[in-house]
Amino acid sequence: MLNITMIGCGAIGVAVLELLENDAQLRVEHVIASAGSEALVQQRLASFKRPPQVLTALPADARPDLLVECAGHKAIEEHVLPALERGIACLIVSVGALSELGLVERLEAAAARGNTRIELLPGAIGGIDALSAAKVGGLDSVDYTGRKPARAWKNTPAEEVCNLDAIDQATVIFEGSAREAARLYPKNANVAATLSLAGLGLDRTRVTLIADPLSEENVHHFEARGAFGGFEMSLRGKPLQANPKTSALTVYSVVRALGNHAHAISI
Ligand SMILES: NC(=O)C1=CN([C@@H]2O[C@H](COP(=O)(O)OP(=O)(O)OC[C@H]3O[C@@H](n4cnc5c(N)ncnc54)[C@H](O)[C@@H]3O)[C@@H](O)[C@H]2O)C=CC1
Ligand SMILES: O=C([O-])CC(=O)C(=O)O
Repeated sequence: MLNITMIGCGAIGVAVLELLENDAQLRVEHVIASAGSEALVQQRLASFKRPPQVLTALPADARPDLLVECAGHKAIEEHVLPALERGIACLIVSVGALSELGLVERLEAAAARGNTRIELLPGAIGGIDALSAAKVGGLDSVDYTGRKPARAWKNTPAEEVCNLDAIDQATVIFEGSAREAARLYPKNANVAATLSLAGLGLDRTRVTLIADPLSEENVHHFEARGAFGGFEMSLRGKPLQANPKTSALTVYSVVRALGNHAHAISI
């Protein structure tokens, strides 16, 4: 049985816990919530048979087998870096946080000191294995387009580009590098960062973000070209009801990754 600590317990976290509730090999013992939100998180977990303990920091003597981050960019600095220093292996969904200059190097150094590892989860996208293999032979270009319903861009800089309540057709709200996309859209451009880190890097991966009032799906499309040939994929993700910015596949990606640590065969 693997003992897991989960950072953040919002739309992704609760859905992951639901899927793991009867799992014999994976057990989330602790959930780390933002200070002040413990009661709310406890309330979200009230219907669970054996709810995890809700804390605001990992106790000094806790030694989980794995820590999984499902919280947001700030949680990497706050919880993942110190856990790595303590030798705890970490799985991350807020991959866009790694767009901050120097953070990749700091994570690597912390993991080296703790003699442990960091796993960046594919989350809402697929094909990361193929893209990252293609990188070995050399990539020429990677172009990514993220298209989400207009409501998914609420409370983001997209509101300065167009009136999200009034647009009646697909509207480009961002064009630029993956680094800039991840900085401006921390809750909507983690996929852009993941594709970049697997492929051509944050500065050379071209990103287009679209608010589409006619779509009910989070559509992630990318095209890669290089020595290997060419490859394109389109993933039409269903958004989570609890958070329209987030695709359901992200939840399944977390459960798959945790399962791969517990099962004899990983796939
Ligand atoms: N890689 C991918 O494909 C995707 C990654 N994400 C990432 O996952 C994050 C979480 O997504 P959702 O669960 O949908 O968001 P959410 O907003 O529903 O839940 C996040 C929860 O984490 C808590 N939280 C925030 N900062 C925290 C901190 N420093 N320490 C402890 N708890 C903290 C919040 O209070 C909230 O309860 C997003 O912010 C995004 O960075 C989301 C979707 C796809
Ligand atoms: O869940 C999604 O569709 C993707 C997402 O929010 C992100 O890339 O940050």
